[in-house]
Amino acid sequence: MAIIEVDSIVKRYEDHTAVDGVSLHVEPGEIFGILGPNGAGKTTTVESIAGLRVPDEGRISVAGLDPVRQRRELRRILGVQLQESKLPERLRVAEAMELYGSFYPEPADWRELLDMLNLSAKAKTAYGKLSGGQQQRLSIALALVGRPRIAILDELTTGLDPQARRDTWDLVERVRDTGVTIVLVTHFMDEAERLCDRIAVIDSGKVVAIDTPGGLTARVDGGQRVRFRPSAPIDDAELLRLPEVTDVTHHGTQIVVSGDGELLHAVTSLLARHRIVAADLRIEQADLDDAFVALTGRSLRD
Ligand SMILES: Nc1ncnc2c1ncn2[C@@H]1O[C@H](COP(=O)(O)OP(=O)(O)OP(=O)(O)O)[C@@H](O)[C@H]1O
Repeated sequence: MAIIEVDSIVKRYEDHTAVDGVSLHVEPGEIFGILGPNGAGKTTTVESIAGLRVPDEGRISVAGLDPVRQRRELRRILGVQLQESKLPERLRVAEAMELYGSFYPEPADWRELLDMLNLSAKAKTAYGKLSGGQQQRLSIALALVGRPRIAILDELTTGLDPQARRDTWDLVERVRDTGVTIVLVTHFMDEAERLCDRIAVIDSGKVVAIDTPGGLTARVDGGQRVRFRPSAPIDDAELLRLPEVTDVTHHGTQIVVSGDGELLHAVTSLLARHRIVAADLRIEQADLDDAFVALTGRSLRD
């Protein structure tokens, strides 16, 4: 049974409809991604789940609780790491952990949490003296100090360098392995692809698809590409007659064959029949950005 149920929520800011009928269900123990461009309505959606914003229409249930009417009960089971949450500059790491822990009846051992987040050496350091990555890790620690069943993480790797991003991803996976359900808001495809079990793609306040990363990329027509240099010329028309092939393009001496299904097998079998050797052969799969283009008509990178 779903642990989070969002049914047809609508949120308007004056005359602008930021969230326009979003529905999604999150299963216990999964990392559920909410992926979309800036301004798509991701933060409004997750802050509604956390009871921090009140939708104008629709219904939300989190572990059977109404986030608005039962916000106090919800706070005991939900940890939130909000976009760009800032702490007072002089507050020390250990003090922040003590303070946040004091909000909960049975807080986690914050020393263990700092250890898990690789922040033990910084326990006495003031928030303002931490690096961006350390501040992000602390915000995750604070989201977890109440031993939540569900954690909402909003844009948690924005502004981090590549190594800090990868470390944060490892950490999110470790948190999930402890049984916490995670809702991850991101506009990074690589992050969504790497971490999420399922992803809701949101654009202009609407869900355009919910699927696994593989399921989303499989929706792209011609989602596979085989790239090679043939040892002898090959007739495009013959390649295009293969049912798996949707397109053939030439780039200098290189041929790129796009298609679906058992594309590699079909192409290499044809080459073998003509005794043509494929040098520098590479296989490329559609990624989430291709899926986003297929779903919305534009790139998330723009
Ligand atoms: N409090 C508010 N008052 C007025 N407009 C708002 C408010 N909060 C958000 N919006 C607008 O609603 C839309 C959706 O915002 P939201 O923050 O939910 O999107 P988002 O997908 O999280 O984007 P981002 O990644 O930029 O935060 C945007 O156009 C935003 O400008």
